[in-house]
Amino acid sequence: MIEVRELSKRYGRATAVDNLSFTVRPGAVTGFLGPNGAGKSTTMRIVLGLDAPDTGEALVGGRRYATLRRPMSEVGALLDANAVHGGRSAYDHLLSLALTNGIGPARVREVLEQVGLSDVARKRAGKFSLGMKQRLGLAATLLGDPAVLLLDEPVNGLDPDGVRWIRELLRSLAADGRTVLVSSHLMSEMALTADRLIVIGRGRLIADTSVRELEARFQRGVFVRSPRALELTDALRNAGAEVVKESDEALSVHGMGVDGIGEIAAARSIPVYEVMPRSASLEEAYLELTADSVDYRAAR
Ligand SMILES: Nc1ncnc2c1ncn2[C@@H]1O[C@H](COP(=O)(O)OP(=O)(O)OP(=O)(O)O)[C@@H](O)[C@H]1O
Repeated sequence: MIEVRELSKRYGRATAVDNLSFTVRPGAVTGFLGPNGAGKSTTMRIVLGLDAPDTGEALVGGRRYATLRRPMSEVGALLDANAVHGGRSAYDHLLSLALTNGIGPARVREVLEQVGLSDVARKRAGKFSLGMKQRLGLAATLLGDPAVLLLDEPVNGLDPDGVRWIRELLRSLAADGRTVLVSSHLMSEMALTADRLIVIGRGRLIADTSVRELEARFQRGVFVRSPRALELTDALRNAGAEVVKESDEALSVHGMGVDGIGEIAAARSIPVYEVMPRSASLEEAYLELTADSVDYRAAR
């Protein structure tokens, strides 16, 4: 579990994180979203004890990072995939990390296998593509078999196969009961990977929600098609729904879900050909949520 409580951080006159509170629970992938400069990296650095907050605190498993006895076995973090010693082989890079944390070489081979780098383990990491460096960074993250994982933009630089692989890896790590926090500025990616979403803008919390709740919140009514649309309109209105006629057969219904519409139609034996909830895509929902928090926007 990760707990962020009333966290604030300024750099000079810029407020990076502004009284931010949220909890990331185990057993789910939680997407950490926000436009550029929203404060995601700063928050992650504070959770990892790499930066000190001005006020508030961040706890991992109920404790501050600095007080964890075996940090690598409790938290795995991938902040910058390029942070490897280019002259070392992938194996040596991981081995040096492992040995300084009381982890043996067998585990190094295991994580290399897990991220698909076994065949290039003896190659210099400096020669790796960004995608391979991301895999190596993930291997380092997994070395201590930690219960909490924090990953900053892990799909950057990965090809579609790599993106799918990382998505499945994160989901399986969460299914094992781990706490997984993944930052991204791509809602489309998070919609496929995450169960929960924490959205921030200008350092403040905008939404702390499940993907499903967000979809429901941005629902745009229900599309209904029936050959007896007029009759159905009366029945739905009598039951309190708002109904807009779209064509002779098609209606847009607001204030009532698909179940209610189905029951009313069935009770009157009105045939219905289509009943479809219309929601904004999560991408649209995200843009709407963060519209006031974007610093730089292209003219339209
Ligand atoms: N070390 C620093 N010194 C000065 N300002 C900083 C520093 N780190 C972050 N900032 C500022 O704090 C704000 C939040 O930055 P942060 O990198 O945390 O955002 P982010 O959500 O991770 O953005 P991105 O998606 O662009 O990586 C920005 O305005 C940034 O310029």
